[in-house]
Amino acid sequence: MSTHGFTLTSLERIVAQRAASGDDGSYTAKLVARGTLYAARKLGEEAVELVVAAIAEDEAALTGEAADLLYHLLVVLRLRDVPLSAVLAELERRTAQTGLQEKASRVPDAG
Ligand SMILES: N=c1c2ncn([C@@H]3O[C@H](COP(=O)(O)OP(=O)(O)OP(=O)(O)O)[C@@H](O)[C@H]3O)c2ncn1[C@@H]1O[C@H](COP(=O)(O)O)[C@@H](O)[C@H]1O
Repeated sequence: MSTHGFTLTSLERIVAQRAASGDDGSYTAKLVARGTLYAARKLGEEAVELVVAAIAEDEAALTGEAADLLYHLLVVLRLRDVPLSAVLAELERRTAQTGLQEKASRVPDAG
């Protein structure tokens, strides 16, 4: 496996550039032009496809669907002006406690 230092931050940069390009040949630009509702719906579809691949125990499909999901997540974050660094900072903050401790610290749902 070779990633040559490619990270989600690298992809975030590409997504930002393509989103701003208005290029007819860019899927990212097309997605962004259709707005958050459409892009978020695509993200949901990709999540469902990932769940199907996970249940099917098909590692190749799961890898592809995970890539689709992460790409679409970055597009939605871009549309809502949430930098990946904010998500990573939140994940880093959570490393201070276990998942169950974090769950217990959440404000309970009203009603
Ligand atoms: N990582 C991705 C990536 N992953 C998935 N996809 C696209 O996401 C789409 C999802 O497929 P679907 O079948 O669900 O959707 P679709 O039927 O093609 O689209 P709709 O007509 O339903 O909207 C496909 O068109 C994929 O090509 C991606 N498109 C772009 N990237 C990255 O973004 C970069 C810039 O891409 P452009 O913006 O197209 O230049 C690329 O070089 C890649 O690095």
